[in-house]
Amino acid sequence: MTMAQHWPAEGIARLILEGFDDYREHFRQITDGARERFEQAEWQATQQAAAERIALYEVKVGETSARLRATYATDELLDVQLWPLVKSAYIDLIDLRLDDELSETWYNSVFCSLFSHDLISDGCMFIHTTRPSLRSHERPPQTRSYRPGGRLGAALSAILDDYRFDVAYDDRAGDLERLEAQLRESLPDWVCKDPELCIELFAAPLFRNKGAYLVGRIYTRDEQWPLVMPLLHREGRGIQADAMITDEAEVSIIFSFTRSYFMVDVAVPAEFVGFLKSILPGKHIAELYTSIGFYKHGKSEFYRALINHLASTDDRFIMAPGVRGMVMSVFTLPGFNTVFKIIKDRFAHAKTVDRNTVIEKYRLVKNVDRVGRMADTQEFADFRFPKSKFEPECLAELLEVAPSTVAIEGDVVLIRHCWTERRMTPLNIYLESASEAQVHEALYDYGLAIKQLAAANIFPGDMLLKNFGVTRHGRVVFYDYDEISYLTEVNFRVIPPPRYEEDEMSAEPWYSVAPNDVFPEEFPRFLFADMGQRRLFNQLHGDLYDAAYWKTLQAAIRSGKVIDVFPYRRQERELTEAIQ
Ligand SMILES: Nc1ncnc2c1ncn2[C@@H]1O[C@H](COP(=O)(O)OP(=O)(O)OP(=O)(O)O)[C@@H](O)[C@H]1O
Repeated sequence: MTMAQHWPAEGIARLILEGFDDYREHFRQITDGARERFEQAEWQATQQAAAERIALYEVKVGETSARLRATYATDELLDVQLWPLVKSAYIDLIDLRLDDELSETWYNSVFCSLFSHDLISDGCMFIHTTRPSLRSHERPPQTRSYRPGGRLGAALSAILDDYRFDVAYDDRAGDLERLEAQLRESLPDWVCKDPELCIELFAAPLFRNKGAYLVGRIYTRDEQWPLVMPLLHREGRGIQADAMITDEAEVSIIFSFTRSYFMVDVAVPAEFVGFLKSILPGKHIAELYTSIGFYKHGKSEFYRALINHLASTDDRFIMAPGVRGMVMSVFTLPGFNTVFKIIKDRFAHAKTVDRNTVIEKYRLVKNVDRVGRMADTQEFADFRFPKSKFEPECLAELLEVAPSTVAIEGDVVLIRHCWTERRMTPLNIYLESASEAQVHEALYDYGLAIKQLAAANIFPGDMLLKNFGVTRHGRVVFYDYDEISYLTEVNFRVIPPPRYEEDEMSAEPWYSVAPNDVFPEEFPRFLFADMGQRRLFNQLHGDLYDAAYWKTLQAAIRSGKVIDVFPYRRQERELTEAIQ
């Protein structure tokens, strides 16, 4: 008997890949349904599909591991010596695939679900990829090109003809006029007239919430601009081509880590990500994979970038600047745009949540529409970093507040569980050194964030300034999830009038307060110590102090309305898709 026959490496590799095919097939089915959901305006189903597609990965990894366990004897399957052979058999199987890089991540997930994370090594799995780097040049990407030759209107008209849906455009002529005007306003005149000007759009639209987005670029011989054209389905009216977005920052915000993942039919993910990267060079490919639903692969790419950063720089972990959390301990690398969040062993007295609830709330945020106002997180188990990569004070603090999560193993620090999240400037710190105009803008956006979260049925619970961050694009985003709840679970109340004069003097409330009760009238005092900021916020968003404001939103949500928050500036109805 030869070694190859004796060892079941090839069979295991095949089973892992069959599991991947099954996952990909289901992923495709959910994704392909996006067009019809958009055309039928099935917004509840759209939200369910998004959550289902996120959950799909773990479900299918679980099924694949179960199948492996059922097929092979445990001592055979869990013989770590075997796995380098499994890996090489797997490489042979994936070489010709169009999604080979994703299949490596899949293999890693299955490996980690079978083994404890202690056995992670490049010999047994794909810590480093064996794939060539992005191969966008190998085949022409699946795009459509338009050459206006000075006639922008005609090119836009051809675009709307090519991207058609079961539902007609509501006001095609009006849309074309507006889009052309927007384009002429945002691009220099000579560009609009350039006979070589080309508009290139990815052939499939990207669907998310109530929108379909055409994504591509506009370029001349020397210059290029990203281009996003959001198409909205206005129920009862039809499709509206809403805008031409060519500003790189605005396009970047559309692909933000604070949004749900797009549904888009891509045959070759690396190619599509390569195309996006050419439009948005500032975005890391980890984020781009994540933005189209391949968040596990995004995690792999993130991890590779992280170990590469640690290996090639002297950067060391420090505690994140700002007020220390009562529940979470947060650390960061100054040169790497990410925070690492771990759950403390003991919470401050003011907190009533427990560890499992915290985990549940973070997972909830991953599954809901984050409406551009909550940061996405990636959950990691068993990170290992060299001890020398920690500033001693940082390591001492982590060991003190979370000894069950952080442990020293010789020269290595083991982090048993953590979330990573984009680093922002905590809003309280931002305001300390902001100009008057910046304070105005940040407080306006802070109130807008609270309103948009509420419209998406999220109540942050703890709305203090320190729980929000400011992104590099100046957007205010919420990041402290341990007290969030669905808006519809909160009981908004008006403070009852005092019965006697003594009531008013009393330090204790004269009325009973249930755990879910919230009194919006109290917000100004809670949120702002600075009187100037308190007054300003009152002018900008005073309606948030009124229980009736919140109850109206609750009623709309309870009646089944799904509210979309636009990821870009609009001329009409800036805030949210109105509650129709
Ligand atoms: N994404 C981030 N970017 C920058 N700093 C962050 C980020 N997330 C958290 N921090 C910093 O870490 C601190 C604690 O984080 P977080 O608010 O998530 O913890 P917490 O324990 O839930 O807080 P709280 O005590 O308000 O409940 C924040 O106040 C902020 O200073």
